[in-house]
Amino acid sequence: MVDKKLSGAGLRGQSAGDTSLCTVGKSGSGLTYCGYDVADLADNTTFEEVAYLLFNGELPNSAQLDAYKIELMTQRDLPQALKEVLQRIPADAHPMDVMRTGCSFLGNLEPEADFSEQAQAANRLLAAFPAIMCYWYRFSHDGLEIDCVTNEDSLAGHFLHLLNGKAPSEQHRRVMDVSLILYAEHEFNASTFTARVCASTLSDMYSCITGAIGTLRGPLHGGANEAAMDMIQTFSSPADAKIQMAGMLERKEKIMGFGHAIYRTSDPRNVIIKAWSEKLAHENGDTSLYDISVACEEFMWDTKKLFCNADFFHASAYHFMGIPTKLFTPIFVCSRLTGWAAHVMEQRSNNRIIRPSADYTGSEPRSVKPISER
Ligand SMILES: CC(=O)SCCNC(=O)CCNC(=O)[C@H](O)C(C)(C)COP(=O)(O)OP(=O)(O)OC[C@H]1O[C@@H](n2cnc3c(N)ncnc32)[C@H](O)[C@@H]1OP(=O)(O)O
Ligand SMILES: O=C([O-])CC(=O)C(=O)O
Repeated sequence: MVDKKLSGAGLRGQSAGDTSLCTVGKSGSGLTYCGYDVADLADNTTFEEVAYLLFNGELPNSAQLDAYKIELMTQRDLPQALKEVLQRIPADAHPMDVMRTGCSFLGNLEPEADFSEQAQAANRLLAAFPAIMCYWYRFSHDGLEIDCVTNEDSLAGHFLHLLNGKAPSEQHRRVMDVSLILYAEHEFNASTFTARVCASTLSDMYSCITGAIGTLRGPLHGGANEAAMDMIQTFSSPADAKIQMAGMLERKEKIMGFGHAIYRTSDPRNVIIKAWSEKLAHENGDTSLYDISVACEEFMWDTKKLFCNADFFHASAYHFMGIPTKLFTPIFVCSRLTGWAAHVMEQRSNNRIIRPSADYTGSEPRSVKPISER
């Protein structure tokens, strides 16, 4: 058995290109979008403003924001052919597979004919993703063919309204909006890098986003929020959480929602979503799951100096809003689409095909023996 070679593995610490969209682990809280600190954006903007920022490089003024919101609102409905495809996907499918198929199928119906349509394609996906997720979910789980259009003027409100069939509370709208802001962009993470590699071949927007969804699905990346939820639900109390986590570490299991490839001591998104999780727990009148989550955080820091990443307190926050666990990562898709699409556009604006080299570790040159001698 060869020892695992970590140094340099996973391209860690190597620059793979330029971006003007985001910094991770640099100054301020450590995360900025187009120069704005993520905490500032979470406090003072809405997700639609952040989407506009990522696509245009500047925050919108009121007239620009109003026009952008109307543009998105008018593109929310799904074509009948896509609804029929979604109806055929079984209830036990993983919703990330539904998102991947929904994105890819929409690309068949409304292809990006050339790059002049890139913003249109990105906005169409942004507007349609909540309906792709909720139309399938409500049809496969409740037997309902929901109306994919609501009068909610934000994507956050629209998603919650589609999911529950009624207008959400202001508090839930705001928490979802903040969550979408926090998840929107994160430099050259694995799914964004996938999108950029695909873009670098001059492929279309739908292919880039479909590939990115597949990459986000894994539990080491976006899938960690639902994996974290599955884990904390098995803990009966803060003390039990500590005992069970000790066992997991002993068995060398990965604890989902902890650690990060770039951040070393904290993830700036955690403090923000953690505060909302606490507020929601109090609003619901039951803080037990929040208390367990805090115990996990303390234990991991005390024993391994590992900290919560963006995904950990998203689990309890989404749970407190009544969102089914398996929809957690698809919500991440609805948000990160903005970062992915912005990176596709940036890659296209100064493109060279992404094609790194490998260090060869295989056999010395040899000749093929006739099959009878092998
Ligand atoms: C939105 C996001 O995508 S944030 C990331 C979401 N992913 C998760 O929460 C999954 C759990 N976390 C992890 O698996 C990792 O921390 C990653 C994938 C995020 C980063 O991986 P790396 O860059 O290799 O981490 P790093 O170099 O800091 O860690 C090295 C060692 O620390 C330990 N470690 C890191 N994270 C964890 C964890 N969550 N649980 C247990 N041990 C861990 C491991 O021993 C790891 O070495 P090994 O995998 O070779 O055994
Ligand atoms: O940057 C990463 O590697 C993962 C991450 O936190 C994100 O994509 O939001």
